Amino acid sequence: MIITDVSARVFRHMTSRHSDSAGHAHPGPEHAVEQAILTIRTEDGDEGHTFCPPEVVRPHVLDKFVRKVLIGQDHRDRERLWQDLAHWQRGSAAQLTDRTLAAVDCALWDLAGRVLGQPVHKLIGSYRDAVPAYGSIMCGDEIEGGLATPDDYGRFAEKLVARGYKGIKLHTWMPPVSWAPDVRMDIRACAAVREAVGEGVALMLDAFHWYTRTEALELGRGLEKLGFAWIEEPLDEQSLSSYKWLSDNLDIPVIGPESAAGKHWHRAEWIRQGACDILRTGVNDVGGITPALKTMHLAESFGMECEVHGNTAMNLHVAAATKNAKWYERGLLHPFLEYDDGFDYLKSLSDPMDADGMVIVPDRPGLGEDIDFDHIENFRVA
Ligand SMILES: O=C(O)[C@H](O)[C@@H](O)[C@@H](O)C(=O)NO
Ligand SMILES: [Mg+2]
Repeated sequence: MIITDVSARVFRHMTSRHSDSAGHAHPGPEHAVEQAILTIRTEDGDEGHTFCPPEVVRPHVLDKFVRKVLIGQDHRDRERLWQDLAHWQRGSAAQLTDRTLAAVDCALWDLAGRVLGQPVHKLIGSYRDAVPAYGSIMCGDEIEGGLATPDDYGRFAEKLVARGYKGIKLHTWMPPVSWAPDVRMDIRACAAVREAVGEGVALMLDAFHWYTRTEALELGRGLEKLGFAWIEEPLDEQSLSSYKWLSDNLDIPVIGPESAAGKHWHRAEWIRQGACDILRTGVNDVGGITPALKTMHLAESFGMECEVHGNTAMNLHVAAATKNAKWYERGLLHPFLEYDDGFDYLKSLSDPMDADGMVIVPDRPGLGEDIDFDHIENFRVA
């Protein structure tokens, strides 16, 4: 039970996903990228793992913070270890981020599941073994036949419905696309998707994150006419009062915050200030499964849904263990990418989806990621 080692291995894997200058993903030529696997090991030889960007678990962070908190501790004490690590953030010169807390917390949950032979959502106390997915489409681009026009979005949405998705979220055009952002083009893309899929499919928009209040109001009113389920991140989430203003002036539910710092504490303030109608959490956004569950339960106490940001096993287990998440965000998707191909360092998908749009939580222990350790060793770089 006692933690004796914390290590990170960096390895290469192939992907056709590229990040633009704003950090949004788009398809491109297949290329090698580096990924880290964080491993927490106990005196009994048990191990828990999670994947994260290498910089999140770089030697300085593991030496200066993570090992100081974890080594010699009972791995089962996840709440105390999370609190202790979180308290190191204030004096860390911004070097200990919520992403590191998330990686450590997820590896501890994976460890507990592997020791007990149970999936994480069953350890938490599960609500369901399958979660409805919405297809989360990548940001728009200027690629011919990709996501360059409203009709491109409409055609792709038809394919997603044929695949089984019962919900679709658009991310529309943002810089560095030359003419973006453009509210009217956003509305045209949303109208093309509604036209393509009909009334029975839930639609959501995750917009350019830095519109003004009046632009966001125009966008939200356009979505109301199209029967969209929510509007997401049209304003800078650092301005809580702007979201309160928008929520007060729109009928369509406003969801958030996704990217704002402050974990569940700040999300409590969004509820208290009336800045959103649907709350949002995400394992990477709030610092782990442990605080993501706190956020889910916070929202439930106010009669609110809380939607989980992002794909991967860690977010799937949070959605499976809670009643007030309506969806699992499966993506990001693009006409030129085959999401179901997965990753070359996993032997199978962590979020397989059936023809009815239901993501089945793998029955494997821990986070349930089917890790190809041979790949990690064969392509290890550090
Ligand atoms: O801003 C991004 O990187 C993407 O929009 C990403 O976070 C996407 O997963 C999202 O916002 N989902 O809601
Ligand atoms: Mg979003």
